[in-house]
Amino acid sequence: MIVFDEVAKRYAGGYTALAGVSLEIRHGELVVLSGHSGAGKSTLLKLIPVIERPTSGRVLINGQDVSHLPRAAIPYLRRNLGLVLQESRLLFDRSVFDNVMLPLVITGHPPRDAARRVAAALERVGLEGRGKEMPAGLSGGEQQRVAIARAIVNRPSILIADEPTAHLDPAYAADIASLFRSFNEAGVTVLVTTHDASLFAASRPRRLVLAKGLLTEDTRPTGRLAHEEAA
Ligand SMILES: Nc1ncnc2c1ncn2[C@@H]1O[C@H](COP(=O)(O)OP(=O)(O)OP(=O)(O)O)[C@@H](O)[C@H]1O
Repeated sequence: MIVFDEVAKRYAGGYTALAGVSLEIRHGELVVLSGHSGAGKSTLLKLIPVIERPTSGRVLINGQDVSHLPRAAIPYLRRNLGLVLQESRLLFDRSVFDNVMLPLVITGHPPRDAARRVAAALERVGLEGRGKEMPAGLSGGEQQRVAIARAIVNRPSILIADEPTAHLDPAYAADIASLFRSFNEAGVTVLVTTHDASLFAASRPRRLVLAKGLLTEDTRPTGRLAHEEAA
């Protein structure tokens, strides 16, 4: 479970990206977060792996308050998170295989089992047998699949993706959206931002909308508002 408790985030320079967000995401939910450019979507995502920290309020992940998590504990938290963020670009001087292997190298995974996991992750995203290729030779959609394979290779229980369908042709974007749906159906909690929520509509996600740092909409697949269901 991910909990945002009255979370505000003000960046140096005084810009308020999040103005007080309270939210609970249950295990196994598929959540699509939308909102205009600058609404605070990326900021909200970055608070979960502690890339950013809230100015006030708390973020809890499976009961642990990560808002003040010591730096040394952050890698342990991230082992359980799959991240496809704007910053998490592929290494273009490394093969597809090596890109996906990276998180396992960082966590010191035994090499033999790591290789097996990389192969499984590539198969999971439809890139089986493509490990030896270099990212530059792949299409944008395929590169995004490599980034997703890298995010899931540690078998995280939570997958977080920032605009994973941006800059993709509609057909590729739809493929990526259905890939997230399949992870969710396998039990992974998925939180994804998009400018085009209709891409994920077939997955009947919970829909959140941010506007100027405030949550303005929270609709569960039933069509009911989250606070109505909780009541
Ligand atoms: N590191 C930073 N330092 C200062 N201001 C920042 C920083 N990161 C984001 N901001 C500002 O905070 C606001 C929210 O940014 P954020 O990236 O969270 O929005 P967003 O909804 O993800 O936008 P987009 O859809 O364009 O990616 C923006 O005005 C942005 O300029």
